[in-house]
Amino acid sequence: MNGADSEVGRLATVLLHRPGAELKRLTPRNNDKLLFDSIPWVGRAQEEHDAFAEALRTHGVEVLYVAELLQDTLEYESAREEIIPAVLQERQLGDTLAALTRQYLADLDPERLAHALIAGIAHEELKTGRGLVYGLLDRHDFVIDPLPNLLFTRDSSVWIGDKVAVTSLAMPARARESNLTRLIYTHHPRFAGTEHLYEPWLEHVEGGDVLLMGPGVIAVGTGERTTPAGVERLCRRVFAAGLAHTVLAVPIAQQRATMHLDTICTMVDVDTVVMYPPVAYSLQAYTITSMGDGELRVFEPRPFLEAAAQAMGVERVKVIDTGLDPVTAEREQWDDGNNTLALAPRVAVAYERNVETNARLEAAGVRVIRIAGSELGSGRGGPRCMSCPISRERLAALV
Ligand SMILES: NC(=[NH2+])NCCC[C@H](N)C(=O)O
Repeated sequence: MNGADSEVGRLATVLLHRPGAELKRLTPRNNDKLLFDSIPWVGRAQEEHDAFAEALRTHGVEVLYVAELLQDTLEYESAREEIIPAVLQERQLGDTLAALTRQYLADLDPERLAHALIAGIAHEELKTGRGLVYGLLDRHDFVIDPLPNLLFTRDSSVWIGDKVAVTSLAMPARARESNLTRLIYTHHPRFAGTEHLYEPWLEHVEGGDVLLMGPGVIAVGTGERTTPAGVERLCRRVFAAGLAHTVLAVPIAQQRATMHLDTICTMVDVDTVVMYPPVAYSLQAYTITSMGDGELRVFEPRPFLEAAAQAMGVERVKVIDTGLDPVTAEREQWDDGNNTLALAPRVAVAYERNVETNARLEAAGVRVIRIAGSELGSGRGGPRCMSCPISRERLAALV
């Protein structure tokens, strides 16, 4: 059954995106705007990604790929008719270029269309290009922007219970990603009947901020990406659907190093998190519950770990406080040491480079499956960011 009620129930199916041509579009002139810190060596990034996928398969996880699902989806005329107008930035392109681009896309077969929707269309690729806008478009500009951050499938959709929340991404460079995930979840037969809990046009919410702490309890980071208004809307939706009794809104610093809650905290067991030491005990949370009738009850902020323990009904949330010296901690946090992907309780995938953090995880009894990420990491995302769990064994069923 699709869906999840925790971060750690045995992972059955996951959605990944193998990086491809969209990464080859990155240049020193556009990488900041496209949210990459450097220019990755694409071939090596693909090898690293393949090894990541293989490690998941070895552990019994079914791996689905965005590009394949998208291509299947684009076999349906209704899906093509929906997505083509949605990706044209008409106000930027103007009527002439928009019409030419629409025709170009309409003529592509599903495989090529999927490719164009992900890798974008460069100026010189549009052989039919003409008119004022096309003429004045910089050679280095795109008619349709590439989506290099599609690699981080965590952010563009998140499964909560048996429903999928297609998110609303805050950065313009990523906004189109959730058009693609929404299209897949709406039209692909594999997801027929799936109810959507959230939509891309609502207030900003990104999946990297959403942590399913345990059945009925969801923590949502609010900072650079997810807005307080987004948390409020998500609360209403999950409460109305009976998917949670408590949401914890967790303010995080609005900066790149902590762009999502999962850059500083992920779960490695039903009651255990790995957390960045400088914030572990200072992070606060607003506990939010439902008053019925759509109204929310918002409690005064208190320490996140205390609020979480209370909501989860455990005495305390255990912290693998990596206990590192401040410089190592800061380096490993930046390199996504805190961004682990649990495959089951106490089994987690982590970047091999975070030597100290991994040693602390192991000392605490967590089995660490190490993957290389020298190139993958240049987009600032780790194993959790690069994966969207579609199905995890439910914890609620186990109690
Ligand atoms: N869940 C995450 N931490 N995702 C990381 C996303 C990184 C991506 N370059 C961005 O800036 O959006």
